[in-house]
Amino acid sequence: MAFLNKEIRDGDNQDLTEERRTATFDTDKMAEVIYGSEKLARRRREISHAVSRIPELADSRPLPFLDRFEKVTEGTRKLSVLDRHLAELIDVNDNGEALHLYHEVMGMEGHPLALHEVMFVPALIGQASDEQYEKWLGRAKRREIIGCYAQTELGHGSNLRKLETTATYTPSTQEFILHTPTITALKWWPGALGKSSNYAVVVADLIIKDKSYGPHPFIVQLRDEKTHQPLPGITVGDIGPKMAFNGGDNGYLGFDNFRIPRENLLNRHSRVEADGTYVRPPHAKIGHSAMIRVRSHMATGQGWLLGHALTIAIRYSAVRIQGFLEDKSHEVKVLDYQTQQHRLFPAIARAYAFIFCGFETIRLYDQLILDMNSNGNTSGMADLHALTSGLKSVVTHFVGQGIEQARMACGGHGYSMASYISEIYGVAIGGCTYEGENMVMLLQLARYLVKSVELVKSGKANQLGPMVAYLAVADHKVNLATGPDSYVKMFQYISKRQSWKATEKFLKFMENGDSRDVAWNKTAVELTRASRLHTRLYIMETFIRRVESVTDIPVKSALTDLLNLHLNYELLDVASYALEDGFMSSNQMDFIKNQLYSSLEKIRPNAVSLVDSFQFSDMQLRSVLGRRDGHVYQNLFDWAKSSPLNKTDVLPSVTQYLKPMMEKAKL
Ligand SMILES: CCCCCCCCCCCCCCCCCCCC(=O)SCCNC(=O)CCNC(=O)[C@H](O)C(C)(C)COP(=O)(O)OP(=O)(O)OC[C@H]1O[C@@H](n2cnc3c(N)ncnc32)[C@H](O)[C@@H]1OP(=O)(O)O
Ligand SMILES: Cc1cc2nc3c(=O)[nH]c(=O)nc-3n(C[C@H](O)[C@H](O)[C@H](O)COP(=O)(O)OP(=O)(O)OC[C@H]3O[C@@H](n4cnc5c(N)ncnc54)[C@H](O)[C@@H]3O)c2cc1C
Repeated sequence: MAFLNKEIRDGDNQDLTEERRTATFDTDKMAEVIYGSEKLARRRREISHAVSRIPELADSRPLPFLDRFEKVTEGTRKLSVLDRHLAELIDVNDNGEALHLYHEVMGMEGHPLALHEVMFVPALIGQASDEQYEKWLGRAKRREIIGCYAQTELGHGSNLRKLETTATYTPSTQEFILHTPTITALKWWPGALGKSSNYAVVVADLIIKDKSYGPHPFIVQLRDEKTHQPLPGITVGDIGPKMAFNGGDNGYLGFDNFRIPRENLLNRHSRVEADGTYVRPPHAKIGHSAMIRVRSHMATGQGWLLGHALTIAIRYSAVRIQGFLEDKSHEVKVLDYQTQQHRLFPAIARAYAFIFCGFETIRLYDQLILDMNSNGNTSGMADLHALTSGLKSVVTHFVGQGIEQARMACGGHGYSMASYISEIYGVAIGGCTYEGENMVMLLQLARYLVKSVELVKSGKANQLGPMVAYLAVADHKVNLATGPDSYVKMFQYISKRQSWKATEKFLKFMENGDSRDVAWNKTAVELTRASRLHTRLYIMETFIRRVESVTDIPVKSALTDLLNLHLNYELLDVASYALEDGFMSSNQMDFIKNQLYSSLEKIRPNAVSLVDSFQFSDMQLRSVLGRRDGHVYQNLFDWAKSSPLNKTDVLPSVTQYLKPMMEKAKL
């Protein structure tokens, strides 16, 4: 008999198989929606299968047992094996295939090429002139050189205008002199900088004839191409262990009057002529395009991280039997508890929603780069900056929360590194900080919202972009029973009210004599609330649009259940805003709650299949609890036995310290 869930195999844990038999949709078809195409979904499966047949690509030991030095070595080893097999495993020009292959083999703990692919090459693509492309891009793509993106400093990360590294132009030699004037000017944090990269895109304050022109990107050689030794004038090293990414070498970097040629300013958009004349870019923030790129990709990446944790937690919850419901002779799967479902199912909905939003922002980013490179058109930048600033903040925050709930949903075993959930958590919450600290980025979106409200107030609502058009729409009461549109209207009302209230408060402070900056700071919490609501509205609308466009009926139906759960959960979560002015009644709240509980029941039979549809292989999950076959207990025992502490029955530390202490107590 053919089952709709394609993960069923002989010999699997029976409880998990039972779950898979109840699937109402084809998990391969759901994977097509998750990955955007039939081809990519299929190629992912084929690539995972091909990788599983190359033993050298497997982790040599479970990663949690490795120390930092071993992790870095192991990552680099696998990278070199992967390099040999690349062309046979994937179409190297297909980003989706490459991304999957790297996630599968390299995992998420970092490796020497992570920033090369994620920021260095994209920075060249976005910022290098045609001549610079010719000189650097081919070499970078062939990986003759390995690069990173060195912007953040010990003293400044958020406020780029105050970066202290200087790049002073000297017309007589046509060179820039890179210099680190203080300890706080040291570059600090860039991934793969410490030990792996021999080149970097360095962001430094451009100075010409004693005048500062602000942060600009330069391509800089850091190490000798043969010996890999740092070049004279360069101080570079690793910044030490972190919450996660410990297979990666985030680094520090200092310059001692280090000279680079004039051609090394990435000059597609702005340049310095031989005599020191500065030619401005078409948009002041165009040098930030590598950051906008990562932010545009973060929602899908984070959605998949949440998907990892949920695959582990949901599968485990179907295998973990504990406690009773009606029948006191049989314990039940913990997945049957309403609290467990409420903990996990809304997060499944969010994971799907975030992935769909990410597809949209990636498309918008690609369009922006096309426009900028073909005709210098930067008109989409402000909108995309506002959108991705809000999205990265809201998504990373909820993903962190969702992963932590997944860990707790696994009880004690969730706390073991065998679950791997704490590693996923560490990686995911890095996203709350990198690419713009979340509060700082919410405030960037708030600038856009405030400006939009000001446009409406001054009678220029017709100038609003489509994403904020609702800020000008008249309020109306909504009957919640009429489907997704009514939820959107309700959310629009709440979001609009908050944006207006925050703007009015901000303007009032200024009317009363506060400067713009002080008034802004006094309103900042309210402003971030407006940004979050606006972003959650965007996520909701994108989710609705995506589900509407699905053609496979069983898949659409399962997604509609998830969407309904999401709509009710979201509205309940922000209900206090709607209760504040009586917009929503307590009867309506009860209605929404009941809808939510009935969504949990509807989703229950598909829960395992919804996470199976992410089609993460066991290699990719690296989790004993999340194993596809559900054989958790024997494998947990084997995993524990493989702990280095269990190599001997009596540890030297016991002989050396503990025994003498115990012996002494006996005397
Ligand atoms: C083939 C093989 C494939 C292999 C794949 C391998 C996969 C491996 C996977 C490994 C995964 C690893 C993932 C880890 C990745 C980690 C990467 C992390 C990298 C970094 O963190 S890089 C550093 C990031 N740093 C930041 O984000 C800094 C944050 N700060 C800023 O962005 C700015 O300073 C800030 C806060 C925006 C303020 O800028 P400022 O210049 O001060 O501007 P103002 O506030 O004054 O605003 C002025 C005006 O400008 C507008 N603005 C600002 N920024 C932008 C922008 N980017 N675009 C458009 N407009 C912008 C702003 O809105 C204001 O507009 P107004 O109209 O309001 O005046
Ligand atoms: C895993 C990881 C990888 C990274 N990789 C790279 C990389 O490859 N290259 C690179 O260049 N950098 C990298 N970074 C650095 C990262 O981009 C910065 O740490 C980040 O931009 C935050 O800046 P900050 O550290 O200066 O935080 P701070 O700005 O010092 O934040 C501290 C606190 O101050 C608050 N705050 C700051 N400014 C304001 C404001 N204007 N209004 C209100 N509150 C404010 C923040 O909200 C936060 O609560 C990485 C960081 C991490 C964690």
